[in-house]
Amino acid sequence: MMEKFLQQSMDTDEKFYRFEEQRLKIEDKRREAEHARELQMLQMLGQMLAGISSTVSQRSQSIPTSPPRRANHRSYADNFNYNAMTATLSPPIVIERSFSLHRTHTLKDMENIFQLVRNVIPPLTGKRHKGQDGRIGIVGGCREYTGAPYFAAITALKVGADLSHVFCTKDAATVIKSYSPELIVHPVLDSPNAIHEVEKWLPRLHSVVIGPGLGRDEVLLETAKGIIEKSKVKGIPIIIDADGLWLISQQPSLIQGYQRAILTPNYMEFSRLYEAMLRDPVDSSDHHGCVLRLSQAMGNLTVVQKGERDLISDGEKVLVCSHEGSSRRCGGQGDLLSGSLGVLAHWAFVAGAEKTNGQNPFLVAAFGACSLTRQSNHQAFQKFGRSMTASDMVSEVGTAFNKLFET
Ligand SMILES: NC(=O)C1=CN([C@@H]2O[C@H](COP(=O)(O)OP(=O)(O)OC[C@H]3O[C@@H](n4cnc5c(N)ncnc54)[C@H](O)[C@@H]3O)[C@@H](O)[C@H]2O)[C@@H](O)CC1
Ligand SMILES: Nc1ncnc2c1ncn2[C@@H]1O[C@H](COP(=O)(O)OP(=O)(O)OP(=O)(O)O)[C@@H](O)[C@H]1O
Repeated sequence: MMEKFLQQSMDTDEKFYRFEEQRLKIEDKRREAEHARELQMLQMLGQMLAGISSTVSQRSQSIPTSPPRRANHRSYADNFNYNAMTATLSPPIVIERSFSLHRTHTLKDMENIFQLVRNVIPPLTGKRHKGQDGRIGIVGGCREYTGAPYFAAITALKVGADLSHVFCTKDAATVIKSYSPELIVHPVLDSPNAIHEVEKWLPRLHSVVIGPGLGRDEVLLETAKGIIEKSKVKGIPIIIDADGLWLISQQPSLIQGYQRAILTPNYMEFSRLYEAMLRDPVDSSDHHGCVLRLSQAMGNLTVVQKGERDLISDGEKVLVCSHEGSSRRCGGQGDLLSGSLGVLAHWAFVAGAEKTNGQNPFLVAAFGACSLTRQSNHQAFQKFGRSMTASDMVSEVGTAFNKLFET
């Protein structure tokens, strides 16, 4: 009797999620069409203004021209082929953009790439309903680490996602909930059917961030592996950070060639991955070459090497973000980066190459997230100096975002 009841309730759930999935797809299509209409109107308005104002026309000349491309350059609008293994180890052409607020000669470049980030940010209008501007999933949080998934998830909300889900272990869930009533917390990662428990939410998510505070327990890593596989099948953008990168350095084929993935290694994580893939130590005299080679070896997915300067590569180009941060390196800063990237990657992916002037949308998203993290760090450091912590940075995300992208 009980079994029958449970089966019926599972069937009802299943039906509900199928229906929800269809509804969300229709909703997303409608939103894309609306977005395209808005863009068209903006372009028409821009053309009209350009016709009547010489100042505007001079400005429009500073919109970035498409950079030279390799012969095998892919169009990011229509050619994200995650099954394609595109790794080629031939010497690449490096197109570098280096941005620092302190060097006047780079101000134009910086403005150009910031403009591309602004282009992918959905405008705030009264017509949207909850969920349309981003439903982000964070997979991580265990007995030892509850702060990391919190920082990532709350940052996603502060950047502008509507809903932020955390999938963590039972131990971690109550703690994370107590930090913030805004987060939706699922205590499922250590349940016997954990992969299925997360999988049923995937149709509702626009992107997933795997790794903050996940830990290195074999069972949890195996669950993370299953979630990555299910997310790939659904074509969801995946950001892999922290212990998620530990997993990838053990099993690179898990994500290799999936070009909707972004890896965000810090210094140690980068060295581990590089050695696992290239069978060589990192060449400290050639950071650009290393990040390019790692991306290529991974099948041209986006790699963000965090550090004094963040190097962002898709195996064809390297963007450099040296936006001013601070000298304070408190734990949790990387979690702000991965959470904000979860949102920006989704926005950029939906906006497509049309809005990024032909650039890989994930490069643009990564540049946006790096700048935002560094700006939040800068602002928090101005206020708190050495006592600054990741929570202080979270409080700065809103004003940092406005300063960079909405002025
Ligand atoms: N409040 C929290 O809950 C936080 C949790 N975090 C989580 O903590 C977990 C572990 O991440 P970590 O980046 O700390 O990882 P590690 O434990 O690998 O590294 C910790 C630090 O130890 C040093 N280190 C690591 N390996 C070393 C080696 N072989 N030789 C010399 N030094 C070495 C490095 O300075 C590194 O930053 C992740 O799940 C991460 O998300 C962090 O995000 C920080 C904040
Ligand atoms: N030396 C530095 N100078 C300026 N900014 C830095 C420096 N090192 C890292 N950052 C910035 O700090 C952010 C987080 O990088 P970090 O290397 O601290 O990540 P992480 O170790 O993964 O963080 P977490 O503590 O969350 O695990 C990135 O946005 C990066 O730009």
